[in-house]
Amino acid sequence: MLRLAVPNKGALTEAAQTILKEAGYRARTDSKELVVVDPDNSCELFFLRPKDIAVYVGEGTLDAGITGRDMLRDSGAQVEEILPLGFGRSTFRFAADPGAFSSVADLKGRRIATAYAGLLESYLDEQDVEARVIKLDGAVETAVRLGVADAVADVVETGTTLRNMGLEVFGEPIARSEGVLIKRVGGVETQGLQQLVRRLQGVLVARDYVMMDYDIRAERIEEAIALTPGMEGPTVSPLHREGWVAVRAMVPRKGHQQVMDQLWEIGAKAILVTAIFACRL
Ligand SMILES: Nc1ncnc2c1ncn2[C@@H]1O[C@H](COP(=O)(O)OP(=O)(O)OP(=O)(O)O)[C@@H](O)[C@H]1O
Ligand SMILES: O=P(O)(O)OC[C@H]1O[C@H](OP(=O)(O)OP(=O)(O)O)[C@H](O)[C@@H]1O
Ligand SMILES: [Mg+2]
Repeated sequence: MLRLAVPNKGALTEAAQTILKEAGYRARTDSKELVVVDPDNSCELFFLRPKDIAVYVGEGTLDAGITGRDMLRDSGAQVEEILPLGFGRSTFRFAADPGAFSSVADLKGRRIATAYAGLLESYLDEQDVEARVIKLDGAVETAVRLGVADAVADVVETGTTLRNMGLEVFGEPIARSEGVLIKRVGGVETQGLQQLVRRLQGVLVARDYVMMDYDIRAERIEEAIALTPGMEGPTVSPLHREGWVAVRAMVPRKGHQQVMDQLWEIGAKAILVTAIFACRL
């Protein structure tokens, strides 16, 4: 039985549940449910706070989990990333009143508020900057206005929260994060976990690619294949109309309209694009 930790609150929750559902696992029907048993997939889903997930997985209590890369680094738990999941992207940055500081070196001896003390302290160590870390739980951006800190180190996605508090980022990003699948360092990859990874990879590919079909004159096939090389190579089948072939290939979703334009330029006809619902490569 695969025991998997899933965020029960916060920015990763919806996307984590969606990707698991698309990968064929049972979704929870009530946000108050903390454990869901999925007998069809020999899996138990534990809904936990995103910050605690690395701890449970690191202790070996659960086989794998979905959390943010920043949270796993903050935890210091013995966990490693197996698969980046492409959602919940954010950066972790310093911010303060405009013009107050320009780099991490300026923070020597200052107070920095954060909800990610582990991540911040290891960065300050790396940069050889001694500062006082003020540990807060959330809404960290308010700490400067209330005089509790001189700067903050916090998650930034759109920057709206910072702007609303009149703060500006400075210095290099401390970390770049996204949702990731994690397991314990040295933990065994059971069959259940390998299956989960393959299924999630399939969902990610299905999201990033489309299926493209078109007809083209046989003498232009090499040019067409250069535009749509597919995975192992496109499927090319004869058409009833002599001198023409039908081509089918997976194409990156991003830029597929440009590929259609280029195919049209070399004489392709009946160019069809369809979404991929699921795949296993
Ligand atoms: N606005 C956002 N957009 C994208 N990702 C975000 C955003 N805020 C947080 N994250 C990411 O989501 C993960 C979980 O953070 P989140 O803020 O949801 O957890 P939390 O602070 O423990 O929960 P809560 O905010 O509900 O108390 C982190 O990896 C973080 O980088
Ligand atoms: O750059 P933005 O798009 O504004 O997003 C970043 C904000 O989102 C998160 O807050 P959350 O809603 O999780 O509240 P919290 O600070 O209480 O954790 C994060 O801690 C930032 O405050
Ligand atoms: Mg938060």
